Amino acid sequence: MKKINHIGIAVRNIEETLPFYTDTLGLAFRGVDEVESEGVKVAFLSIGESNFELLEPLHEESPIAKFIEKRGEGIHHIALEVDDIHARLEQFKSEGIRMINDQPKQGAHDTQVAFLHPKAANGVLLELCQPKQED
Ligand SMILES: CC[C@@H](C(=O)O)C(=O)SCCNC(=O)CCNC(=O)[C@H](O)C(C)(C)COP(=O)(O)OP(=O)(O)OC[C@H]1O[C@@H](n2cnc3c(N)ncnc32)[C@H](O)[C@@H]1OP(=O)(O)O
Ligand SMILES: [Co+2]
Repeated sequence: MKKINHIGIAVRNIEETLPFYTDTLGLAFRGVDEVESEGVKVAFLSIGESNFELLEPLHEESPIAKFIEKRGEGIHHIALEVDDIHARLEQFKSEGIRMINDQPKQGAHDTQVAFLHPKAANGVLLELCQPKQED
């Protein structure tokens, strides 16, 4: 595991939330992306070598919409950056770790991601995240 790539925070509305993170906390805004397959719009704000990922639901079937409905806004997941997501998934499978995804899928900003089930990590939703390799 290399570092915490980002902490995902579920919010109802990114536009209304951003000024707190940019103006009040003074974090650098890195842009917005939409990941249709996850039903989310995301905004990245960097903090040191890591980021906050604000997640706004695009529709009611989005996991973020369900999360906010059940728990309200707040910390949704922690993303751990890895060098080789396939190797990590193989390792977890062989150890019988409960996964949500057994294959990587498209994440924000050209990353490959996969989720462990919260029951596997003491009630914390963990994302594995492999950034695009630089040439
Ligand atoms: C933008 C792309 C990508 C990136 O590049 O960074 C992302 O971050 S995408 C983020 C959005 N996508 C996901 O979250 C995908 C993975 N999530 C899921 O598959 C589901 O949300 C879930 C975690 C399996 C929950 O599914 P759901 O159908 O809502 O089931 P329950 O509500 O019944 O939950 C089961 C169980 O798990 C607990 N739970 C749910 N969400 C979380 C959470 N975020 N953190 C911790 N625990 C969580 C929930 O409380 C239930 O527990 P019990 O009540 O004890 O059974
Ligand atoms: Co994420």
